[in-house]
Amino acid sequence: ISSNEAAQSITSSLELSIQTRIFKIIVIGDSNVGKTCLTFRFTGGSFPDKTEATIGVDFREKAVEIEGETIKVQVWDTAGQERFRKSMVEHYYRNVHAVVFVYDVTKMASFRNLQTWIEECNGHRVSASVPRVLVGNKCDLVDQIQVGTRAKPFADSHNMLLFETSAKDPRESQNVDSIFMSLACRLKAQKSLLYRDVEREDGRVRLTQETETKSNCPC
Ligand SMILES: Nc1nc2c(ncn2[C@@H]2O[C@H](COP(=O)(O)OP(=O)(O)OP(=O)(O)O)[C@@H](O)[C@H]2O)c(=O)[nH]1
Ligand SMILES: [Mg+2]
Repeated sequence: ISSNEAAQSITSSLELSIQTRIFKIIVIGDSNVGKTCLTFRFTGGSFPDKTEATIGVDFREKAVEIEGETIKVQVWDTAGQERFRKSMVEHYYRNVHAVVFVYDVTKMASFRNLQTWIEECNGHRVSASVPRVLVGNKCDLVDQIQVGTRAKPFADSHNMLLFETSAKDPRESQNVDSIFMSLACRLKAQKSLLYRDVEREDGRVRLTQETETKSNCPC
């Protein structure tokens, strides 16, 4: 093939790799609230039989399609236990695109501790434009619920959407998906912002910013 053709093929593969955007979403909250189960439900489609406390971080990825664009949602399932997370905290927050805070609806302490998790997040210079959502997990344990109506005003006051759900109950799986899909939709809408990030990482890459007509996000 001619050098021109070679150059063209390099250009198109470069464009492809840029166009497959990766959204980094971190999942934060006390140990045992179900962060691993929620991320597994979204990326693997089922509830794990058995989990162990996460050490450091587990990455799980899922490719999703939004309005014809394939996006890789990279979920960082973080450790809730201090001793398993302390060396990793800087990595969690670096270049994060969205944050999911999780508490256990049957455990008041996990709800109260949200304040500390939010402060940790703010302390790592996570910009206000990074979307954050709140998830109350284990709603299947209906007779053990401790955190009830107070979750909504808390979420509102922090400008977060609230999802009350269960990683365990298969009837809730769509609701679990919608946590991550709603974030992916919001991030997709911040297109220019993410393309600028790509440009910064590699000075040679120049992307013309699409002036798309305002799209109808399905979420
Ligand atoms: N009933 C019920 N149990 C759940 C649910 N989600 C998680 N669990 C259970 O809660 C326990 C902890 O779940 P994990 O997902 O490992 O918790 P984690 O937040 O990842 O904990 P760390 O990794 O230590 O931070 C496990 O025994 C799960 O089976 C749920 O929706 N309902
Ligand atoms: Mg875990």
